Amino acid sequence: MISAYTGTQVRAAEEPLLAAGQGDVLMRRAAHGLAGAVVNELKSRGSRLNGSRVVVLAGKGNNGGDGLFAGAFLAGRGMRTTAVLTGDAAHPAGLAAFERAGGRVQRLSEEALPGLSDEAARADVVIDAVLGTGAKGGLRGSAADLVEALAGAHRRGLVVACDLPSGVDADTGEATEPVLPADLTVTFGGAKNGLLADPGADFAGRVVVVPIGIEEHLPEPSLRRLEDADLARLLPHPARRAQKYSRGVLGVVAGSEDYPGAAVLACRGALAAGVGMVRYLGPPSVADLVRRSCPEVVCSTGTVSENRVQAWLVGSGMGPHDHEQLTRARDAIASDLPVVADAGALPALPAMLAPHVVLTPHAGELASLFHRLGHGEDREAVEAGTLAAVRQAAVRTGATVLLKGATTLVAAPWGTTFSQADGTPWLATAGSGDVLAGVIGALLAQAGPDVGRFSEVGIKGDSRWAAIAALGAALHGRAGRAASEAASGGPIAAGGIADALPETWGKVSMLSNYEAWKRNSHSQPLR
Ligand SMILES: NC(=O)C1=CN([C@@H]2O[C@H](COP(=O)(O)OP(=O)(O)OC[C@H]3O[C@@H](n4cnc5c(N)ncnc54)[C@H](O)[C@@H]3O)[C@@H](O)[C@H]2O)[C@@H](O)CC1
Ligand SMILES: Nc1ncnc2c1ncn2[C@@H]1O[C@H](COP(=O)(O)OP(=O)(O)O)[C@@H](O)[C@H]1O
Ligand SMILES: [K+]
Repeated sequence: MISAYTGTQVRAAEEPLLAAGQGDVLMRRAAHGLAGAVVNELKSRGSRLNGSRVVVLAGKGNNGGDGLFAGAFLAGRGMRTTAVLTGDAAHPAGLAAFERAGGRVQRLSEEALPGLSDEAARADVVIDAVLGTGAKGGLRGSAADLVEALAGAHRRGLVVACDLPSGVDADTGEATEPVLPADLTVTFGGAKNGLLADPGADFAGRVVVVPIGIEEHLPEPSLRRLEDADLARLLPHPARRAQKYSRGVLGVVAGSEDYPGAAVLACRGALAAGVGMVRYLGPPSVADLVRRSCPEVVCSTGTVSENRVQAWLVGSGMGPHDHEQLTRARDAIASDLPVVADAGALPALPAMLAPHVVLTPHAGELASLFHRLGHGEDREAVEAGTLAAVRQAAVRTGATVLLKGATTLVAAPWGTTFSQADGTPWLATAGSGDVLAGVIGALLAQAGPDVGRFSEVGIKGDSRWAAIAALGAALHGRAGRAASEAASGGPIAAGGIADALPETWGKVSMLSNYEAWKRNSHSQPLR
């Protein structure tokens, strides 16, 4: 699990060490980690260190101090280092260490700007150490002009952000441009929220966390990301004496005369994600298509209450005039069973929901939801602050809310939030969201009363609904990536995501099978 924190949480964790006079030690650890990450990255790219050119953009605070100390370490490795001081001052000890190591110091001014931006554009490495967790707003003045010129420059070497890209808000992921997009962000003590939420994540590149000794003082994370080992623990496994009903039945209320394919794709997503059975409810013509495309699905008639299931999927491919389907969707939401409510069901929600209802809007659908709640946010506002938006939606609806995108965020009403970025931009294809709804529906149907596997990874109580949705997003993203890789990195169609899902699941669960094998390895094989 990757844990992320707000800037305030990290600064509070630093406090006891700062009070004990350990500030310099923390900064040296951070700078050492930053320099080491630069060296490793250059080596992995086959670039030589000796004689290569490094430009450190150093602000006047501690973030600039980290950059200057890192520059000193790199100068010690034979790299030609220049520090561009962007403010009217610089971290005194950092600057002294940098100069002692033989670094060259330039002050940024309007006159010097063209020459310095040219130099930075031609450097092998640029370290962005202008603003860190102490920033208020974005870059200003000539620092902003320099970064703007550099961001648009033709040739740039490796860009490494110190703690976070300057201009990205550590707490929210909001970005005040210009921001220099980094290839690598080296962040200290713990990841920052802003690196794991769009648009901040767009600028962060690969994120490396450097421990600096404050970790034991960190509180509960503000944001979490499930990794391989967590996914392996959270995936359900059928018991030896399982039968289809005990494994979970998902009821699917999706599709319409206009969008019959959505029903098929939702069912395919569910069938690929381990459910015992899928029951489909919808118009006869759509049911016919579902039967022909997925003979495994049982098509039923009647009302929601007449069909026994463990979870419902409602809304994919439904419009505002599909009255019969919308009635079923509302009944499912009122049923007390776990529900994933997608697309066409979102405009038909009751005012107050519960966390076992998982809403799956994209940014446009979330903006419409806010409008209906009397909150005038448009799509751009949601996209500019995805973390705040998803959390607010969860608070206002009482539901678990999954906001789709390049980074998918899932929030519970009390603030527990997951961020998954397992996919590929090829997932942005029609029907991809229907498959995701199917996958999450299948996982909800298999959830059962067992909360043990969730508490094993530190997820308590009703936060498991958010974890299940995050698990679904992770599987969907990875399956999409696997499907594209199988096509040598080429495009995928939505059905291909469902086709790739069982193998993705198998690879993830191999980890936990191995653990189980280790536990049972004392038993004798039968002869
Ligand atoms: N507290 C510590 O001892 C440690 C801090 N660390 C580093 O210190 C950073 C935080 O340092 P600071 O609190 O000094 O803050 P920053 O270095 O993020 O920047 C704050 C400085 O820039 C000015 N400033 C704020 N917003 C600005 C803007 N929009 N435009 C121009 N100037 C602006 C402030 O007046 C202040 O002088 C972290 O991100 C991390 O890199 C690490 O070295 C680890 C230890
Ligand atoms: N740029 C991207 N990178 C990775 N995943 C993406 C990107 N854009 C969209 N996705 C994912 O693709 C899916 C698209 O869902 P959605 O917008 O509902 O599509 P549709 O309505 O056409 O089915 C979501 O799971 C989303 O997270
Ligand atoms: K920075």
